[in-house]
Amino acid sequence: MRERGFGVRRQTEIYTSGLAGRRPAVPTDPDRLEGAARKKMSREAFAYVAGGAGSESTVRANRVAFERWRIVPRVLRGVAGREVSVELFGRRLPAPLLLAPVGVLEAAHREADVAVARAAARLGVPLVFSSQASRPMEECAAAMGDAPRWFQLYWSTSDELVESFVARAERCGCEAIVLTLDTTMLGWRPRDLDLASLPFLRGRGIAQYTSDPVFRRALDRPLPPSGGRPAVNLSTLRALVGLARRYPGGFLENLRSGEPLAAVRRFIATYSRTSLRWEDLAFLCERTRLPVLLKGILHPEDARLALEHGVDGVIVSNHGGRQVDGAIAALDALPGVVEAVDGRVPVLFDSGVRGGADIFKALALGATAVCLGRPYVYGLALAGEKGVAEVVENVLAEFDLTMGLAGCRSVAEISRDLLVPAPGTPVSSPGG
Ligand SMILES: Cc1cc2nc3c(=O)[nH]c(=O)nc-3n(C[C@H](O)[C@H](O)[C@H](O)COP(=O)(O)O)c2cc1C
Ligand SMILES: O=C(O)C(=O)c1ccccc1
Repeated sequence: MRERGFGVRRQTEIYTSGLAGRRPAVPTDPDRLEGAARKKMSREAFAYVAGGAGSESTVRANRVAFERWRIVPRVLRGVAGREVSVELFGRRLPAPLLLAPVGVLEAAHREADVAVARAAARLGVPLVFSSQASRPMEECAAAMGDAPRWFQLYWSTSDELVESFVARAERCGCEAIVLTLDTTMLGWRPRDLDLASLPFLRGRGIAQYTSDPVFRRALDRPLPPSGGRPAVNLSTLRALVGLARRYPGGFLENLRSGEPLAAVRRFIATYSRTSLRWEDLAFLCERTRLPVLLKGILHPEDARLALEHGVDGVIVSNHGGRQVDGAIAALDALPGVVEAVDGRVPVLFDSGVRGGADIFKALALGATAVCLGRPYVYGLALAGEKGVAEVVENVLAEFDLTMGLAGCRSVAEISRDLLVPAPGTPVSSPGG
C-alpha cells in the first residue's frame, strides 16, 4: 500500500508485509544494518565508508549529540492524515530528506550511483550527485526521469572545469548546487592509511572527471611542474594494475581515457582548490541560475558570511566526522547556525542521522531538511537499488510515526518545545 504517491512504508504496510512473510532485504536497526554491511563489503571498502578522521571522536560525538536530546510527545492533537512533505526551492518533496552526496559508491556495489539514483527516483527523494561519483551524472540523471536531483561540487583548481561541471549539472536537470567546503583536503583517516586503500586513488571515484570534456582535454597536456606532483607511488601503481585485473569492465569503463594513471594523476592535481576564499563565491553564483548551498558550515559566523555573500542555503555538516577529528558534533552546531541564519534561507543538516527520530530532533532544532549518508550506502552494499530504497523507506516510516506519536500532523508542527535535554547531560549552546 502506498500513500500519496510515495513509498513510505506505513505501519499498516509493515504489518501486511510481516503477515505475508516477506523478509526485508536489509536489517531495520541501524547498528545491525552497519554490521551486516561490514560482513558483505571488502575490508577496504567498509573502512573507507565507516571510517572517520583521527580517533573518530567526532564520528561518535555526532551520535552522542542526538542521544542528549529527548522528545516530549503531546497527545490528543488529531494526528490522522499526517503530511510529511515539505517544499524546498519551489519543489514539493515527499519528506524533509535528501540523499547526501557520497563518493566512490563503486566500493559498495557494482551498480554504484545508478542503483542509488533509481531508488531515489522511485521514492521521489532528491539525490545529491557527488563530484566523486563512480558514474557520470548524465547516466544517473537518465535513470531518474524527472525526479529531483542536485549536484555537489568540489571546487577544482581549474575554473574551466568548475564551469563545465556546473553546466553539465544544469543540463542534467539538477535543481541546486551544493558546494562542499570542509574537504579542501582529505582528512587524516587512519583506517584508510593503514590499509593503504584510499579508493579514489585507484580510479574508482573519478567518473565525473573522466567523463568531462574539459578534464579529458587536459589529459593531453603535461601536468604543471609544481603543485601537480601526484602522490602516486609504486604501491598505488600496483593497486591500479591489480584492480584493472579484478574488475576489467568497471574499472576501464570509468577511465575511458585509456590512460588510467594519467587520469588519476590529473584528478589529484585538479580536484581541489585549497586557496578558495569567500570572494571566490561570486564566480560560482554568477555562472548558475540554480540555488547555491554551502555544505560544511559549523560556525555561526560562517553562516552570517554565507548570507552576506548571497548564497541560497547552508548545510550544517562535519562530513560525518571524516575531516576534523575533535570537531563539534554537527547537531551541537545546528542551533547556533539556525539563530544566525534567522529564517532567511533553508538550513539543511547531516552527520549522524540514522533514523526517523533523528530527523525529528534535527527539525525541532531548526533544520529545514536533513541528508542521509552512510545508512543508504550500507543498504546499497547489501542489496543494491532495493537495499537503498528499503533503508530510506524505513527511515521515513519511523519519521512519520515519530511525528504522529509526538502529536504533530505536519512537519511545520515540529517545534523546539517538543525537545528537552536528557537529564544529567548538559547541552552546550556552541557559538550561539
Ligand atoms: C564514503 C563517503 C563518501 C563521501 N563523499 C562525499 C562527497 O563526495 N562529497 C560530499 O560533499 N560529501 C561526501 N561525504 C559526506 C556526506 O555527504 C555526509 O556529509 C556524511 O556522510 C554525513 O555523515 P553520516 O553518513 O555519518 O550521517 C561522504 C561520506 C561518506 C561516508
Ligand atoms: O571521502 C570523502 O568523504 C570525500 O568526500 C572524498 C573527497 C575526495 C575524494 C574522494 C572522496
